[in-house]
Amino acid sequence: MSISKALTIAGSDSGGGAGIQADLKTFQELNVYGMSAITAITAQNTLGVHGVFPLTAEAVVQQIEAIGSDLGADAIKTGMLFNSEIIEAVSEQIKIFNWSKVIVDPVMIAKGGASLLQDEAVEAVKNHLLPLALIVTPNIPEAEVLTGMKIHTLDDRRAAAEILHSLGVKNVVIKGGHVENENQLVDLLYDGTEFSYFSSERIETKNTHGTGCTFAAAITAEMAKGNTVYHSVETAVSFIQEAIKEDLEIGQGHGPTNHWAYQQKKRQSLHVE
Ligand SMILES: Nc1ncnc2c1ncn2[C@@H]1O[C@H](COP(=O)(O)OP(=O)(O)OP(=O)(O)O)[C@@H](O)[C@H]1O
Ligand SMILES: Cc1ncc(CO)c(N)n1
Repeated sequence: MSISKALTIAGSDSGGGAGIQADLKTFQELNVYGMSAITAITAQNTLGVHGVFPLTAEAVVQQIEAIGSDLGADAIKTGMLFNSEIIEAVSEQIKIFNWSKVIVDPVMIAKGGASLLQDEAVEAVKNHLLPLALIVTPNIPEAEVLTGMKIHTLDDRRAAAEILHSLGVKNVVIKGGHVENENQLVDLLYDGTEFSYFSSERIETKNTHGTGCTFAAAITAEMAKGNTVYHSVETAVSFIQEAIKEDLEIGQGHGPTNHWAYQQKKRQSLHVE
């Protein structure tokens, strides 16, 4: 049996809904063997981020080396990288191991407002990481920071995607979760030539902790299995929609999504047929 493997390089969310924990749960649900290199430990729950403890770049490098020199990885996802030392070290490792399926989720700010990326590190993301990336998945505020432009309309989003593509990343997905007052949310994919649009009904819920991590992890898992970028984004949209629809009412604040909902629905539809 051939086993597809994915590595997440990201922060730990003690609450289990975002970060490394969301990534590993998503890889598992999509039948991909998950591995992790932790960049920072957060003390976090559904109410917010209560503490951030970054690891040294050396600790991050050793974890990646341990994986790269033995298990190998078919696709890599980066999430919270926190500072420019870690970003530069991770970029160097991606080059050393010649990893090409690199999915960059440019995590900057948690939903409660806590900073997960130092301001000075934005340039390092643009200069070191994006040129190595196959796919970048910013939400609208992250795309604004990376491009320096304000995004209000779909035209603005297309323009931002073109700017991001010019930084060297081959495919740009600008997520629509942050668009207000609209019933349809649109995630946009730009491959340097064509724009594709993935539209979903907005689900009314406060339990959206970790949606971005889960979405990018699902793309990574599908890429690890050898699927196309388009197919991987399409599956990730379905995965996150089910996970938000069947949200988990746990914790007192913004609860996590349901990482097993997508497979559960698939199993149920098989039983019905
Ligand atoms: N209320 C919602 N209803 C339906 N889909 C949603 C909703 N909120 C987010 N999504 C979808 O979830 C995915 C993640 O989008 P979003 O813009 O929320 O990411 P994010 O802000 O990076 O998340 P986070 O930083 O909290 O992890 C996208 O596919 C988006 O369309
Ligand atoms: C560790 C971590 N990574 C990413 C996010 C963004 O959702 C978060 N809240 N926590």
